[in-house]
Amino acid sequence: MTPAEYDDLELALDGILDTVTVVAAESVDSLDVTDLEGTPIARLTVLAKEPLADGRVRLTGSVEALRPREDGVFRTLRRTPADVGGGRIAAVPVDAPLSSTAIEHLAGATAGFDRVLLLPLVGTGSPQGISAHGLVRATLAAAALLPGEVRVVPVPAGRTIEPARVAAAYGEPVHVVSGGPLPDAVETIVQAERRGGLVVFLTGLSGSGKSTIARGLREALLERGRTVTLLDGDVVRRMLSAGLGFSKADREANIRRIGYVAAEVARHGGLAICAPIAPYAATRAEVRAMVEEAGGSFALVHVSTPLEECERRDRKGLYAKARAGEIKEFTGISDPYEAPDDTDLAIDTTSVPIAAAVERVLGLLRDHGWLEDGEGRDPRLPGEGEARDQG
Ligand SMILES: Nc1ncnc2c1ncn2[C@@H]1O[C@H](COP(=O)(O)OS(=O)(=O)O)[C@@H](OP(=O)(O)O)[C@H]1O
Ligand SMILES: Nc1ncnc2c1ncn2[C@@H]1O[C@H](COP(=O)(O)OP(=O)(O)O)[C@@H](O)[C@H]1O
Repeated sequence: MTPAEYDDLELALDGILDTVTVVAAESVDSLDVTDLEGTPIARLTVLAKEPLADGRVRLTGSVEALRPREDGVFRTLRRTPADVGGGRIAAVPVDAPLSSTAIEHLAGATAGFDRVLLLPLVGTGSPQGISAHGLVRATLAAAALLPGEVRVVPVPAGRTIEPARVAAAYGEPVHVVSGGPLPDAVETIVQAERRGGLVVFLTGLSGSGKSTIARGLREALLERGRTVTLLDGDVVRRMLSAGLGFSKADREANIRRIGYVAAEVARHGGLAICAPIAPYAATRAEVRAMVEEAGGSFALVHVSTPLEECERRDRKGLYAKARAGEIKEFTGISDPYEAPDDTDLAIDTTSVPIAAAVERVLGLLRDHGWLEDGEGRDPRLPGEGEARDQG
């Protein structure tokens, strides 16, 4: 099941949706849905079937829970519509932190109701620009500023269902006005979220200068008292990706592993620098998605030094071997390199000295709010040196 199908399943189990639709390999009358670990969580009783062109079948049916669900964002706050009690309920779908204006408007619009439910929408693809947990925490902070009985009930609704439909299952829908500054308590939570991690991903041919720039960058950051995780080609291939070769599948596996680790670093607000060739655009896009899913920013740097220059350098003598046919599937010679068209920065080290290349990437870090404007090298250190020292 896709994450969005899981959302729908959760919504159906909570009674917000009547049916769930899944795509199955074959036509069946009943289907046990498992979680990611393979434990059955719900049974789908099929009510309608629709064969697809690729031989699979679209099954629509009702669901019943096979066991209590334990995971999910702020599970302890979750309530089904049947659990929220009687009376006149104002149900407010929330997909972004509530502003002072929105809170003021809600205070007026919900006067006269017995209870207000703020429903942070935390399904796949929602919210945007803040984590699901961040949205719930921001909504709890906003709830404290509203008069009357206010409850926060997260709902696993993503982009596939209308917010008003979710709200209607819980009570009388009340919409949120957008815009305006955030109250201090909400702003504090949003700001803490913005200090998300950053992944700087250098891609380019062998010998283009990725490792050299990555090492210079690490040094510059350490000198500024920052911490950094460097996922450089050699170390990665020895530690994370031992046993992998250079086929398309192996290169993809290598990049996914790097992306996974980098995303975990970003999840904790850290900085990861990656420096693999990463020849395939689709795999680079997967890494970007993994990092963003973990709440981090992703900066793609193309070290665009042309093949002729890389080959002229031939530091490890690999190009000569590749030309002689001694190394098969060598990037740029006998294997593809898909130049990126989604870069934040391109550096051709034929014409850009190492220190200047590092300085350009530091500029990118400033753009991402990772370094303060003018944040220079530790002034207590002796020997003002190269261009990169100047902020
Ligand atoms: N067939 C083939 N193609 C390209 N490169 C090869 C190959 N065989 C070995 N090497 C050496 O491995 C380094 C590239 O590894 P990466 O992990 O960065 O490659 S990839 O991103 O998985 O494509 C690369 O190192 P760098 O020069 O640091 O890029 C090469 O030295
Ligand atoms: N401006 C530059 N930036 C980076 N590397 C450069 C530059 N000028 C020359 N080089 C040399 O090019 C080679 C690049 O190798 P490396 O950094 O290992 O590349 P990659 O990691 O992309 O394979 C090194 O020998 C480095 O000294």
